[in-house]
Amino acid sequence: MIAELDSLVPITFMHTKKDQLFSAPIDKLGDWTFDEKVAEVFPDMVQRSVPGYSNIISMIGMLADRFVQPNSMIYDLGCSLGAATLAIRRQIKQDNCRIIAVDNSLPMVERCKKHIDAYKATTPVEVICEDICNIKMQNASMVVLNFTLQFLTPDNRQRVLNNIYQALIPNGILVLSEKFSFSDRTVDELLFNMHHDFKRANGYSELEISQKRNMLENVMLTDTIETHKQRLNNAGFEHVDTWFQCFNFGSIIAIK
Ligand SMILES: C[S@@+](CC[C@H](N)C(=O)[O-])C[C@H]1O[C@@H](n2cnc3c(N)ncnc32)[C@H](O)[C@@H]1O
Ligand SMILES: O=C(O)C(=O)C[C@]1(C(=O)O)C=C[C@@H](O)C=C1
Repeated sequence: MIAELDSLVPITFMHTKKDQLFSAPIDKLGDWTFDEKVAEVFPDMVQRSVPGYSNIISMIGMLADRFVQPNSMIYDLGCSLGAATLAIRRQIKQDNCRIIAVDNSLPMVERCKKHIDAYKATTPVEVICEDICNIKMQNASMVVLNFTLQFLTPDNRQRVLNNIYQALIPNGILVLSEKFSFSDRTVDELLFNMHHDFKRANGYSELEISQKRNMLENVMLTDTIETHKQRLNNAGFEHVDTWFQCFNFGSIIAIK
């Protein structure tokens, strides 16, 4: 089943370098940024760090097959190297659609453009280097926030969700994937620790895990599933639920 789904998506990025960014001790750990070094190893990093990542990407393609409407726009917000965009574009059978992929990291955007150009398809893709808080969206049948909202300030999170709701057409869908926290402390600790087990099993050392965690601490603030659902309801969405979860990572759909 999973192998079949994986074959739906071209995650075979051109240069997949192993993530060893944090394998040696770093003197001054700054805040996390999606810089050149991260962009270079991102396919390996995200695959070994996010439980269920490739399944979520494949299934975003399946959701595109169901939800993308003719003559509409698709937005991939925080697109990184374009994995979700590629999965969506492969599945679109509708005429006159356009995908807008947005990221505010120039190293990501430059690589993303190369990945998009490496595959032939009819649906045009525009890759834009911009903060997702500043972009104007309209006539959207599908919007993807695949592990992006967690990097925004809480105020901006609600603002972006409001904009997305306004931009969606009837029966349009938002896919919101995030790292979650849990209000039950026992569950929160268990799923947090199991995520670290997952990273260890994927070859990360204790040093790599702890240095990356310190760098992410101030810039990636996680919310509970309840908080996400409340924000989506506040934005106007009535049909909201979790469709995927593995440990403390998961994905929510919100339909207009
Ligand atoms: C974890 S990655 C997303 C992974 C990607 N969506 C995928 O499916 O492979 C988060 C991305 O969001 C981008 N990002 C973070 N904050 C942003 C913002 N305010 N505007 C645009 N992009 C942002 C980062 O540059 C990074 O590439
Ligand atoms: O918590 C972690 O260790 C993570 O790596 C999470 C996470 C994410 O969820 O976006 C953070 C940064 C990287 O881009 C990949 C994954």
